[in-house]
Amino acid sequence: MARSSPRRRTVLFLCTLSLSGTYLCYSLLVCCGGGAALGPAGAVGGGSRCRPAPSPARKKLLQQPPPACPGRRREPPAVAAAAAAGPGANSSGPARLPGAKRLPHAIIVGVKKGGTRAVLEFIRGHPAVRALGTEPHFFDRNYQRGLDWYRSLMPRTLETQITMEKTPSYFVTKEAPRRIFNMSRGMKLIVVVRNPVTRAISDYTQTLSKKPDIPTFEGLSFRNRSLGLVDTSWNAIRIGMYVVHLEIWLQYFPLSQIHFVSGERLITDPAGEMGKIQDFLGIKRLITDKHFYFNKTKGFPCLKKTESSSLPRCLGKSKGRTHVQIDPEVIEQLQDFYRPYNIKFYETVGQDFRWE
Ligand SMILES: Nc1ncnc2c1ncn2[C@@H]1O[C@H](COP(=O)(O)OS(=O)(=O)O)[C@@H](OP(=O)(O)O)[C@H]1O
Repeated sequence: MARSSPRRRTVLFLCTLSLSGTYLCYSLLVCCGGGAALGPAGAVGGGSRCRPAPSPARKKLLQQPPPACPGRRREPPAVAAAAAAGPGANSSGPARLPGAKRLPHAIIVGVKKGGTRAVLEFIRGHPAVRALGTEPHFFDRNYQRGLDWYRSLMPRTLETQITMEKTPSYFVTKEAPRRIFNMSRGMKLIVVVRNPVTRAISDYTQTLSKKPDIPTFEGLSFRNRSLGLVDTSWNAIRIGMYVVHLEIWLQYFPLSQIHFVSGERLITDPAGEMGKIQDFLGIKRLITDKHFYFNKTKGFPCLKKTESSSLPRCLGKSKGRTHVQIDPEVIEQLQDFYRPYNIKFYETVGQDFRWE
């Protein structure tokens, strides 16, 4: 065999080197190429995308199973594009502001007049939680605006913080469970429930305060009162048929991802209910009985201080108002109407709310 010259050997060596380099780059690209589509470690919301393993600190805070990539129904282009874009966090904007806007990790989805504002105001006092103060109504009225719009409304959060919002009408919006699932199947859902009769009266009291000319509560509640025929098409009645709405949510989310708060106990024992909510969110129990005092004038528990101020604060005038007087017989008829729904609801969620 002829011996190769030193010049040939050098050329051969350089060729081998360049081939190895190309292969190394290619391997790195194949291995990490998906990274661009992944959210930042710890971003739970932000579309039904596969997530990288959260950092240990984040894991401790959220204790949430990482969502797998679910099969999706078709979404409006804006929603689909934002979900495909991946990152739950949007750190565009002034570079110096800390944190990023992220899609929610937990949502208070209902129920109207259940005590949703109280839960939101109490939980946002926790350092690991940041919440949107207004109701975005994204999954019912504003869905066409897309996920980028929704995210842009959110407060900035650090990676270790939970983003929350509340919109009580989601609970009775048929499309909401599917839409939320499509955004994040790992979403934590909170539902504040209250005796459906008291809830209906509270709802009616609110409507009456805005439209004093509406018919009476009795008139709206029944199709035929003497026959005991309740008008289930009236929203104030329909919302309280909790189990009917819950069944749709359960087609998408397991019960372990839904936490039910007793609207009644939220008033008599706010720290107890908040303790359970913090456990559900996987955050330390920092909101305790030290945070509340009972305000005799208001007749409700209030906060000793808030997220933004060290002064005591009660909820506004529209929360905890005096209800319209209703004939006790009407109340009894409605209790009878709701009984089977309530029982089925207790059985489904495995909790007795004692509304009888
Ligand atoms: N701490 C405290 N302070 C004031 N109000 C409290 C509180 N905790 C629970 N609640 C009850 O919350 C009821 C209003 O419920 P929501 O906040 O869900 O109403 S809304 O759907 O957002 O309009 C409201 O209903 P009404 O009593 O009928 O006004 C209250 O009973």
